[in-house]
Amino acid sequence: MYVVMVASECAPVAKAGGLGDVIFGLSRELEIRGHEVEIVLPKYAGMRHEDVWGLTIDYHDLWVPWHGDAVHCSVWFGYVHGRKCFFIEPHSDEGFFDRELMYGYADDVDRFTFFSKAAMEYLYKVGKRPDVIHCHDWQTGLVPVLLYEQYGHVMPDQRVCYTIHNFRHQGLTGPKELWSTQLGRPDYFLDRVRLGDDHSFQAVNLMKGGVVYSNFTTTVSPNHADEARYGDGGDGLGPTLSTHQAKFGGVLNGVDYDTWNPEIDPFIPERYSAEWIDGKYAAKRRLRERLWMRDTYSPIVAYVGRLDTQKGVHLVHHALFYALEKGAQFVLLGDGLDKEINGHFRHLKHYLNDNPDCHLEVGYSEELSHLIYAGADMLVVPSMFEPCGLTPMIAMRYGTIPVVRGVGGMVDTVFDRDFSDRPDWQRNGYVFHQADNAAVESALERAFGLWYDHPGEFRQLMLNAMRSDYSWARPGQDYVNIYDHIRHK
Ligand SMILES: Nc1ncnc2c1ncn2[C@@H]1O[C@H](COP(=O)(O)OP(=O)(O)O[C@H]2O[C@H](CO)[C@@H](O)[C@H](O)[C@H]2O)[C@@H](O)[C@H]1O
Repeated sequence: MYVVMVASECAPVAKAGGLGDVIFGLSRELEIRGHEVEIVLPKYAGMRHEDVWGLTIDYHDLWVPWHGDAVHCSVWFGYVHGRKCFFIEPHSDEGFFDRELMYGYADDVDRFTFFSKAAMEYLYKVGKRPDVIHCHDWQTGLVPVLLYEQYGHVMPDQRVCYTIHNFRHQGLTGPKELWSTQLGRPDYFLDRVRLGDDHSFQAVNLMKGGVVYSNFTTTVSPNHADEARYGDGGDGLGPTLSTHQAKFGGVLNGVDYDTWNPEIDPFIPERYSAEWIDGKYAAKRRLRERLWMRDTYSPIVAYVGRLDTQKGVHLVHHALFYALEKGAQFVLLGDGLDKEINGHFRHLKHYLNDNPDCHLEVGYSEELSHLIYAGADMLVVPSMFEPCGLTPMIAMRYGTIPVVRGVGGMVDTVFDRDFSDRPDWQRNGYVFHQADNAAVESALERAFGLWYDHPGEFRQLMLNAMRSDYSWARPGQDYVNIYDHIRHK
């Protein structure tokens, strides 16, 4: 099968969070299974050029229709750790991708609407006719709309799988984007059976367009699929998902064990595995050295992730002080687009600067994240909602015990040591349910208790976590089944 991924991220060349991991990991898995995969991305000025091999211009003169005119683009090709990636570079006055960050600009909707249009125009012009186009999140929700409304006559056999990684951001905009992409016809598209938002009058909802027009829509865990359809996890899209229930489902993400694996990880001091775990203690020592923390007999609790209300940052804050109060150490690596939240953690960093038991790194570092996953004892993930939650899955591979709130995909992956109904060998972490300080404390207290008083049992829990299998093998097969299903309909 020939699959083209159209996405705003791909790890590690252009990664802001978990979406990037999924694009890379799923593409790799599909290739291992013998399918041909190409990835179409924006050419961000700030992308990590050192992760692209052989970057050259593949197509010089792509003219993308835009606002009754056309924008000149170049399309670059390069390998990202073996994956075939095409980068679209528009030469327009707006400098859509010629900026420091990937997201966070007032014209984000314009930028990614343009990208969706450019990706379709590129496929059309160069004659690429994939069996399946797989697009992701609001940024590329317009891709199936454009395919069926504009390119259908030249690409009649192409099918679209659309994956939602985060319902919180749906790409709400005015009818302007209908004109810029030359879809026009606001009365037709603003109808609620198409792109018309159910809650904001006269608003175009790009994510809704993705759901309505795709041949199949997934979100990134079975539990979150239920939350989105039956609860408020769909942020208003629940009724649309119910209308399209026959083509909606949850597929749990995988973790790319070629990237996240203590047996081969180049960023940790000694390799280790469930059979030979001593290297984990070397990583703990290295982490303390690197972050100027003292060497003491205590567990290290970590947080790695975007700093966003989604992640329960008020509970991260509380977990930090609770851990310190209990004699544990705390490490944080995170950044985000919200100036207030970033500012709060910068302020905390300053306040705790001389404390030898904690370190806060407000920024982004792929390399440091590996050392933290390996060197910490526990990873706290107190999210308000979490469609999948890759960080606990990654942590488990490194024998770091997840302490998570039981929401979204974390219900499908983390099983409480004390209260799960799973057999003992499948229990791999701690789960709490309420979104308050007492709930976080109770879970951390149980984890600390085991670490201090029953180290042998804590070690067993680590081994259970390391042996939990969250590779791409199963989800890879699930996506192949979905692709097959929509191709033959
Ligand atoms: N400051 C930093 N420095 C270095 N690395 C950092 C970092 N901040 C985050 N990361 C990395 O980014 C990834 C984040 O994974 P998450 O599952 O938390 O995804 P996220 O919430 O971004 O995306 C959404 O998409 C993913 C994928 O579908 C879902 O798992 C998730 O629930 C949903 O919210 C991990 O690889 C983590 O190590």
